[in-house]
Amino acid sequence: MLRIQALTKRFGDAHVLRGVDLALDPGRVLALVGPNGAGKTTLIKSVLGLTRPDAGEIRFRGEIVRGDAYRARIGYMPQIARFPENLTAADLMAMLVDLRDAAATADRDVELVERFALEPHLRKPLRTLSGGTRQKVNAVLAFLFRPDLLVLDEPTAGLDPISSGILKDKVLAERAAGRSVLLTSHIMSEIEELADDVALLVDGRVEFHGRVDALLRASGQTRLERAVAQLLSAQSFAPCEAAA
Ligand SMILES: Nc1ncnc2c1ncn2[C@@H]1O[C@H](COP(=O)(O)OP(=O)(O)OP(=O)(O)O)[C@@H](O)[C@H]1O
Repeated sequence: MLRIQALTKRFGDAHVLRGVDLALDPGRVLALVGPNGAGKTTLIKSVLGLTRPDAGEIRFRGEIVRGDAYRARIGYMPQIARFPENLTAADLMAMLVDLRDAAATADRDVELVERFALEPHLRKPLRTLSGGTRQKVNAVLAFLFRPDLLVLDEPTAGLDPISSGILKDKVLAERAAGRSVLLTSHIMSEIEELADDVALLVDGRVEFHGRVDALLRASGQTRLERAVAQLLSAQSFAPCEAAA
């Protein structure tokens, strides 16, 4: 579904991505973890075409990404949703539908509107909604067109425990339906629940990429939080493993 090779990105003197290789297959969830500033959001934005890498290759469904068309097959939930404040969620959904061709939008997934009980909020200006409710709107938009790939940047941040559970159930349902999910999170228990594979990004380099259970085994730990902390504090990292 997604293949990233030798991806490099600098912002001025800062070398933010230093030759990143990653792969994500259909029906799998890959969690991108790493310290603040490691380059996770920059990597995600590169996949989405929102940041232009300096070198390297990103392939989506076998094709090198170029132009905008491929993004119609990707659902994105950004870390912080910036909405046109005077619009309502209903306006925003209608605009997104208008921007797409009719065939692609006929089969919409609005399950989360019901699960999150968002109906009463759909016609209020987005600026009047609470942070968590805006985050739920954000989630609805990401899943709306049944994308092949979901890119979720800290998706449960700001959600209450019940809503967070609803979103996690949705991610698992999409995985079961054969979709791929690339997510970032600093909550290791959440990654244990959701992810098949984990990629540890440190200072723009992938220091581990493999199955969550392989990382636990290699570290001798039972919890991912401990395993990642152990890797981060080690002088030398374990060699990268191919995802299964
Ligand atoms: N547009 C930009 N211009 C200059 N520097 C940037 C830009 N975007 C990101 N950076 C820098 O790139 C580095 C990586 O940032 P990025 O947001 O990708 O990290 P992250 O791993 O997502 O961090 P966090 O866990 O805190 O969200 C940081 O040092 C950041 O300051």
